[in-house]
Amino acid sequence: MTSSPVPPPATGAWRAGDPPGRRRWVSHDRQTKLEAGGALPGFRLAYETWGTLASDGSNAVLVEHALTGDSHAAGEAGPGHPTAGWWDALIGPGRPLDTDELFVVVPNVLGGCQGSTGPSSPDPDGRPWGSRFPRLTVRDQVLAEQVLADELGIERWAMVLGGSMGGMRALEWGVTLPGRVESLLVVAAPAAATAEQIAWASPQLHAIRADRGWRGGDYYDAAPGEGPHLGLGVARRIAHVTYRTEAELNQRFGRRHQAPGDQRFAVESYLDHHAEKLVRRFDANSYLVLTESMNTHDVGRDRGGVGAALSRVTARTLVAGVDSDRLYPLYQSQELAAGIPGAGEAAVVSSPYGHDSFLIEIGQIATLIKALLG
Ligand SMILES: CC(=O)SCCNC(=O)CCNC(=O)[C@H](O)C(C)(C)COP(=O)(O)OP(=O)(O)OC[C@H]1O[C@@H](n2cnc3c(N)ncnc32)[C@H](O)[C@@H]1OP(=O)(O)O
Ligand SMILES: N[C@@H](CCO)C(=O)O
Repeated sequence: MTSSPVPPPATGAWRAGDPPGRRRWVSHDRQTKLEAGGALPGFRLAYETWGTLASDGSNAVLVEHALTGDSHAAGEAGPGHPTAGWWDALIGPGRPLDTDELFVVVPNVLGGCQGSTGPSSPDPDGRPWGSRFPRLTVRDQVLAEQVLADELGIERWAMVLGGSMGGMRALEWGVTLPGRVESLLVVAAPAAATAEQIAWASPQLHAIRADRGWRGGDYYDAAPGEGPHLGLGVARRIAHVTYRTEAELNQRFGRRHQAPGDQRFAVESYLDHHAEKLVRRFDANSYLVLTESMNTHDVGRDRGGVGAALSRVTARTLVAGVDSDRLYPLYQSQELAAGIPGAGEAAVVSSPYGHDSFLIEIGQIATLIKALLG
């Protein structure tokens, strides 16, 4: 990571009267065994909140971010946040997640690089974890978020929701801790990663590890500009194509060159831009850890299969997929909906933009949230 645009979080737990969007963290100081066999000696989760927690804890909503998201889901651009929150139009007074009534909590995922414990965090000796950071699964990440819920005094979330990797965590909440989830919205996420999704991830993982700047994962003392930026940029370019659609790319960019004198195709320039932006704000090791946690995502593991796992969900559930999503195709959301008791048919987000529609088609996501809130 060349720089973190987000300032260090404030110490300690949320308190009534906190301003909205103040970044805080909760720490867990006990040895934490991980599903893949490793352990963390403890961890911390950064989070932001909007609204006020009801005295009985009944109005809390957990919003789960995607691969390169963070806890800043709402709020305008400002110091430490060059862009507005990634779901800003959905969270706030009078918005679908109405913070005059709801208490919205958004943690940074375990393994991430925006305040929560991840490979760039110090180990107990104060050195960055780097190559020694253990493998995480989506279940580990959800169990870490359970610590946050306990800390905040939230016994049962009124809603847990998310898209993409955030949808995987939302789903795992519904399966792992069904008694703690009243309603569930899973957008553009599968019950288990498929061979196709693992295949798309594979060259991304290789690109980072093949970068000499990656140095086996221990690059945090590298001189500025000498980290694994090339590899992370290539990974983002590959990923970004899967987040959009053939039709959109053709329509927007066609065969145009970027500019007179610039031999790049416009679409190459577009991917370069997204690569450069990610490299400035994201840690390559976190990208590896989180991508591998998505690869191992399978709600059915050690639970008798996907069907048996999904039958554990007791939340009022809505599943949605995007009709043009080539990464997590709609049929996977339909299968998911069919397996969850009472979920009915999957809702369809109709969009030319593909997987990223959970971030773009805000009007349609708003409709889903309102439908689930009743
Ligand atoms: C929950 C989470 O996932 S949080 C993380 C979400 N954020 C990200 O993933 C960051 C990356 N951004 C994105 O993936 C997308 O921008 C989205 C999904 C957030 C929004 O999608 P869109 O509004 O369709 O934006 P789009 O993909 O067209 O990108 C626009 C950017 O590309 C740039 N761009 C467009 N064409 C070109 C081109 N030919 N050459 C260079 N840059 C270009 C625009 O200038 C704009 O730059 P800016 O974002 O720095 O202002
Ligand atoms: N563009 C989103 C989509 C990933 O699912 C992200 O980077 O997090």
